[in-house]
Amino acid sequence: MAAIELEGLTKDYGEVLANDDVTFDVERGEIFGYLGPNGAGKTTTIRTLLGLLSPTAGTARLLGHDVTDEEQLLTVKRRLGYLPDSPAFDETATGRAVLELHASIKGDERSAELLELFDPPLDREIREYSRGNVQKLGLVTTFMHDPDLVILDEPTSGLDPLLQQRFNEFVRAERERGLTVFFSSHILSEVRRLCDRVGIIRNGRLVAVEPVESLLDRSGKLVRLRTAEPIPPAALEIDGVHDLETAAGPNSETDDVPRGSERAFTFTGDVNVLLDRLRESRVLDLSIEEAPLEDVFMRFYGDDGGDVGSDGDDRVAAGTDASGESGSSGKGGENDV
Ligand SMILES: Nc1ncnc2c1ncn2[C@@H]1O[C@H](COP(=O)(O)OP(=O)(O)OP(=O)(O)O)[C@@H](O)[C@H]1O
Repeated sequence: MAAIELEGLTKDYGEVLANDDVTFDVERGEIFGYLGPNGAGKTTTIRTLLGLLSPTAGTARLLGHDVTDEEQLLTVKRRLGYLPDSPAFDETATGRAVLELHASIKGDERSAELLELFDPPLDREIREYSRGNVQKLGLVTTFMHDPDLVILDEPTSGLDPLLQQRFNEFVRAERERGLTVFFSSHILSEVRRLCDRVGIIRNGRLVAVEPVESLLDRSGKLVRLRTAEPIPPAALEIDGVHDLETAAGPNSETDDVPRGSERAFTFTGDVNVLLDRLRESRVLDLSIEEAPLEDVFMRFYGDDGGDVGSDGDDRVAAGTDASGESGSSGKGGENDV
């Protein structure tokens, strides 16, 4: 049995179909990233999984329990950790009081260890907390009862780079212990570092579910090439060369006759074929890197819509929301204990 099972999940707000027939499973022990731009429907899926929203149609199961059944939901919540996108703790309570409340409801197996890692100021009242401190406290409350499954909505928003890294290391170590992690994110570098698989949601519809590696493989490599002499155009007329760009190289001596040249392109073909073709040129520099995940993302959301058959009206600046702040989408902060 998978840790999370979604079957035909649909949430219709009237004006907006926030989730439209969303179906996928998250296997036990995997880290699954749920990606999409603001308003794509990520939080709607998450809130449905938590039993905070009832679906218009479809089913959602956590660790085999139907989340629309109150009793089953209560049972599974003991094994679940949840970090909302805006944790809303009691403003007048201190961090310590918040932890005590969580401990009394869900238990406390490991707050001491988590406090060493994330270190929120426990003696301060929540109203004095910065966004980052709220997030740190949220991480402690999410993991302190040692859950089997965690659902995290934009977990690193507000954390500084050092803490983001600490969080990534922590989650990887938890996976080794068998934890299942489902998290939504805009931060593509984080997704790339952490996830086994990703689901991509666009306009409420799931457009891809696949391993991060295959997503990157499909998107090809970014090749940069510098040669002593301009490469004859025919040399790069091979399968898999896309978006070929030319620039005069640093060897250019005159405006009209560049002696060398630089070329950059995306390559989805066989690298050996490419290297064969380059044998006739004097190559000064060659780099072959993975395409940025941002480019991959743009294939789903960009002008051409890539393999999702875009209707082209909802472009996003993928990956630009490095602040991790999610936009407003009509949902208040909630904190589930
Ligand atoms: N309570 C609500 N009533 C009506 N529409 C809503 C409600 N909550 C969300 N929506 C709409 O549903 C769509 C999906 O919103 P959702 O919050 O699930 O997206 P998201 O991917 O989580 O976005 P973000 O990254 O900004 O948090 C959006 O168009 C949003 O405006």
